[in-house]
Amino acid sequence: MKNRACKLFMMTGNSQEKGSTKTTYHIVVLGAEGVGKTALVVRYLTRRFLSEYASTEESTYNRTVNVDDKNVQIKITDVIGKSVKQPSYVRSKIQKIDGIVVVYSVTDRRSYEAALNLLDLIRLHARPGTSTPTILVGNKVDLEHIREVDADDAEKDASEYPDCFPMESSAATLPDEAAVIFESLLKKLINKRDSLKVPRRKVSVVLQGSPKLIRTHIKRRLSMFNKSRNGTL
Ligand SMILES: Nc1nc2c(ncn2[C@@H]2O[C@H](COP(=O)(O)OP(=O)(O)OP(=O)(O)O)[C@@H](O)[C@H]2O)c(=O)[nH]1
Repeated sequence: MKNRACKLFMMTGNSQEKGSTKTTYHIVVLGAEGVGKTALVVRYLTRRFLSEYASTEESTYNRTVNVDDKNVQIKITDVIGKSVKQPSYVRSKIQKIDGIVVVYSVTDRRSYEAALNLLDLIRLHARPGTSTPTILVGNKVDLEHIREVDADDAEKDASEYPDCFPMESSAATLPDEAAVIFESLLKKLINKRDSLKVPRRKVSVVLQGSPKLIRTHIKRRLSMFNKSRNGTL
């Protein structure tokens, strides 16, 4: 299990805070092995950077976070890099998900290609006419001297995918970047959910009672309607 102590700390966090909404935003973090997925999630949730993680299985963290002065429930699933090589596994992870973070290391071209493959899979499995907001994150920018992936290339490639936005970060040296990434995504998810809220139509008459009573009621209304129509002819 990825850093068991850290996981326990995060899972017992402040998920019961007062004033939180009931809506939960579920985010999944995907990417090749060793790109810094856990480091980014841990940085966001605890502001700490732990240089070593023992990773053998995925972890899910439930927390309440504050975005734009609103408390929102989030659930972050940190998937281990080995598993993302299996398309069926990835497909199962991206179903019923609100947002996705796809991470690669700017020092590792292969991890970038793996990230683009993941974006292909996400696009392929999206329901027709829908897309899941996704952030493509180039991590480890502190290792600029061994960079293999250009920020411009990532920006251009990300624009080929629906609802996909590129960002760069260093979980190691830029403590605020992880928060910027997750909060940008959460803002998109909140806006998306708000825009989908359709006001309920008012039902003007509610018929109650036995079927016989309802039939009588409808007949009476119909005869009243016919009378008023005939009266106007
Ligand atoms: N220099 C540097 N190292 C980083 C950064 N982020 C993570 N690391 C290191 O990269 C290694 C892998 O980090 P993880 O967070 O375990 O990577 P992961 O993507 O979760 O890996 P898997 O669980 O194997 O999929 C660790 O040694 C981290 O300390 C970063 O921004 N800069």
